Amino acid sequence: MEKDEDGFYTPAASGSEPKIDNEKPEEPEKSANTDLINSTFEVSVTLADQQADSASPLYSVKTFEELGLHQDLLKGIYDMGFSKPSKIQERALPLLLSNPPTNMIGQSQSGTGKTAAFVLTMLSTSLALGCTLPALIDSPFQALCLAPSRELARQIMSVIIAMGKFTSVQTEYAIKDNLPRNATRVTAHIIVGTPGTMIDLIRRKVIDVSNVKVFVLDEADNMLDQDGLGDQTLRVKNMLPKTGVQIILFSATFPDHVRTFASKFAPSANKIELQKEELSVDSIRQFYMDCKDEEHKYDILVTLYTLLTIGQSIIFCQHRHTADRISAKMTAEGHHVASLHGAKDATERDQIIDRFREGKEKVLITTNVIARGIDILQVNMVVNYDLPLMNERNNSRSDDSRPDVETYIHRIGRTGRFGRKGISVNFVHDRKTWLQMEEIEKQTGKKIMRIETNDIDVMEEKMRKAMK
Ligand SMILES: Nc1ncnc2c1ncn2[C@@H]1O[C@H](COP(=O)(O)OP(=O)(O)OP(=O)(O)O)[C@@H](O)[C@H]1O
Repeated sequence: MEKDEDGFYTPAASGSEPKIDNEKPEEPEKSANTDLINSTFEVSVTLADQQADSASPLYSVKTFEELGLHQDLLKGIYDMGFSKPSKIQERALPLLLSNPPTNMIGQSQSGTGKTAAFVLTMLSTSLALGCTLPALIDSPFQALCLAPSRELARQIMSVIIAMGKFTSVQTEYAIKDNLPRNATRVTAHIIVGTPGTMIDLIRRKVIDVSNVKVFVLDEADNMLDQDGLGDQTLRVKNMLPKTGVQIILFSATFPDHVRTFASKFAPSANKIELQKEELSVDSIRQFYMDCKDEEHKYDILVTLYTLLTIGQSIIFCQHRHTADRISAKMTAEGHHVASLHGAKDATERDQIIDRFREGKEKVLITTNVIARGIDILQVNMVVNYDLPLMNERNNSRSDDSRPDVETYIHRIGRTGRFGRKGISVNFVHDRKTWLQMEEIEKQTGKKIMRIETNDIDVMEEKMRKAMK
C-alpha cells in the first residue's frame, strides 16, 4: 500500500483577528499585450533576456552541443523548442555525465529545468550503453526514477518520451493500476513510478533490479523525509545492487534535516546548492488577502473567478473535503472548476489532470498532492486557500500548526515557470494564519503584499498588472 499523498483532517482555525497592513509600494506598470502573437513574442523575448542575464537561474554560457549530448538527444531537445540550457542544466549535466558516474544532489528553483537534467542523464547513459533492445534481454542497463505522485511520474515520463523521441530507449511505468496484475516481467530501460508500486513490482520480481545503473529521486527532500515517503524510498534503494548505481537527487528545497540524510543516501555526491534567499524565483509576485472568516474566504474566491480564468489557476486547500466542498459549491453556482486529490481513483485522477493540462478546465481545486513538480506553463495564478502546515506534511494529525515553508515554496512554484510571470495569493483569516504567513515571509525572505478585498476593481487591476 502506498502512503497517502495528501494530508489528513485537522480542525481549521477560526475566529476574526486584527488585520495588519503590510503593503509595499507598487512597481511601475508595464505595457499590455493585446494579442496572442504579441504575447508569445514577448514571452520568448523575456526568456531570451533572462537566459542572457548572468544572475538568472535560466542563464547559461554554454550550448547543449557543448554539454556533450548524443546527436539523437540534441534532436529531441530542439524538437521540444529548447534553445539553450538553463543554469542547473549547464552545471549539472557535465557532472552527471562524467565517467566514472558520480552521485548528485542538485538544487535549483522550481520551474528552472531540473527534469531535463536527470532525464537527459538517464537517456544518455542508456544510449552510451547501447540500449536498443529490451533491457533484460540484451542490454546491461536500467534506470529507475521515483516521484511522490502519479501525476508527476506521468509528467516525467512525457518528458522522457519527448526527449528520447529519436532514440529507441524503452520505458515503463511503476504506478498504481498501470500494469496488469498478471504482468510477469518489465523489460524497459527506464522505469518511472511512485515508491509503493515500485516496491511491489520489485518484490514480485516483475522488475529485476540487478541491472540498475541509475536511480533518480525527483522531489528528493520529500522522497527522503522520514515524515513523508522516506521509508519506502529507502526500501527501494536497499533492493538495488550495493555498488555501481549512480544516485541522483533533485529538488527545489532541501531542508537541513533532510540534507544530512541525503548526503548518506547519495554518498560522495557532487552538490549544487541554493542559498536560502534564492529559494523562490522573483517572477512570482506574492500577495495576501485579509478575509473575515472561513466563509469569507469562499466569497473572495468566487469574486476572483474572472481573474482565475484569465490563464489557468490552482487553488490549494488543506483537506480533500474542502477541495470537494468548494468545487461542488462553485459548480452549483454556475462556475466551471475541477477538483483533484488522492482519494480519487487512478483513472479519474489521470483524466482530471489531463483535462487541466489541455486547458479544458481552467481552475483546479486541489490538495498538496500536486504541490510539487507539476509543470503547466499556462498556470499564472496559485491561491493558497489554506496555508500549508507541518501537520499535513507528517500525516500525524498532530497539533503542529507551524507553516510548512517547503510546501509553500513548491505550491507557488506551480506558476512562474521558466521565467514566466505568475502570482500567488494567500488567504489569511485570523491572527493565527496571519502569523503563519509572516513566518513564511521571514523564512523565504520574500515580501508578500496585501491586496484589499473590499474594492474589487483595485484588486483586479493590481493582480492583472502583476500577471503581465
Ligand atoms: N533549456 C530550456 N529551454 C526552454 N525551456 C526549458 C528548458 N529547460 C526546461 N524548460 C521548460 O521549463 C519548464 C520547467 O521545467 P521543469 O519542469 O524541469 O522544472 P523543475 O526545475 O523540475 O521545477 P519543479 O521544481 O517545480 O519540479 C518546463 O516546461 C520545461 O519544458
